[in-house]
Amino acid sequence: MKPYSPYYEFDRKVWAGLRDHTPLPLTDDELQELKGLNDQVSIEEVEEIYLPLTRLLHLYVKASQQLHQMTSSFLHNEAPKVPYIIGIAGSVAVGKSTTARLLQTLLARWDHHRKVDLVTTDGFLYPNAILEKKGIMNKKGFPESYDIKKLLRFIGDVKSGKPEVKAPLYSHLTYDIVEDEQQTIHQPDILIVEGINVLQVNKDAKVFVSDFFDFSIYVDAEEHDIENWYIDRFLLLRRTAFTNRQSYFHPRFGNLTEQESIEASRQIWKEINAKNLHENILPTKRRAQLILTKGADHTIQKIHLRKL
Ligand SMILES: Nc1ncnc2c1ncn2[C@@H]1O[C@H](COP(=O)(O)OP(=O)(O)O)[C@@H](O)[C@H]1O
Ligand SMILES: CC(C)(COP(=O)(O)O)[C@@H](O)C(=O)NCCC(=O)O
Repeated sequence: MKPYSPYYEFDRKVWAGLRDHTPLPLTDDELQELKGLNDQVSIEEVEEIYLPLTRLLHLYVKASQQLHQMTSSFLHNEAPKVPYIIGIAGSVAVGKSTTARLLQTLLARWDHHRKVDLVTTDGFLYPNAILEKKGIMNKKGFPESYDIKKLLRFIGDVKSGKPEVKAPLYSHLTYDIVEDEQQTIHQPDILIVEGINVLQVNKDAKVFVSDFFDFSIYVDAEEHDIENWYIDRFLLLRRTAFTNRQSYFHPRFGNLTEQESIEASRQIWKEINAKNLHENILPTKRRAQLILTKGADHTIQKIHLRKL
């Protein structure tokens, strides 16, 4: 007999079968928009994995909105607008941003929740000047590199229905916080919060980011695949963003050969991101309500959905 698991497990084929219940077909324009998010994501992936997933999330959001209405009618209050918050966690370079943007676009197609905003926790990293002062520039992405109080304040304000809440922004080009720009959130129906740290807990804190989540997803893959994706992304940036003089990496890696770049990125992966994965990210996996496990070609091969 199989040991008890708190998750329902689906392979790709069984999960894809659930798309029969997805009523909304994709229009050509929508397909083009989705392609624009990441031209390597295939239409099969959208139809077989993401459409059933957005259908499930739609049901959860609707149920949560109904629950809020019932509470309001019990209290004889007008129902306040409370955003449904979805957290997306996983390693650096596992594909969180791609998954988050796909979900944002697809979830916004339903009438019950047209307004879907996306925030990444990169914006809550301390600026490089502070990381340098603290001597933790080589710990970017580790729990101590984030202004967690600021992140908790932000997410608490959004959840309590504040009409306008601002989030700081991070630039992968300058490798630093953008000082003079912010993202403004105006009472969305759904807020997606994506970042390596969103399911982390701290024994000294009373409140965690995930306390504000209505649903959480962990994007998972074999470590050597993630390392390869990190190196591929680094090589792509070397051909594109690193050629820009504003890029943090331009003076450091702009003149490296392809082989030297592979070695440099492998080193960063090993010394920073893989270490962070083992110490701080992987331990949060089983806190997620849904785990998406990708194969070497980025396609999702296994889906685990929490029973409770
Ligand atoms: N579903 C996908 N299909 C193909 N490539 C993908 C997919 N998801 C991510 N990638 C690629 O993998 C790399 C890491 O993805 P990204 O979304 O930037 O990860 P993260 O936000 O977790 O750091 C990028 O080069 C991205 O283009
Ligand atoms: C800013 C990040 C922690 C965020 O991770 P991501 O959103 O790319 O998954 C990461 O991209 C990073 O900068 N890590 C530090 C080591 C490095 O330069 O890769």
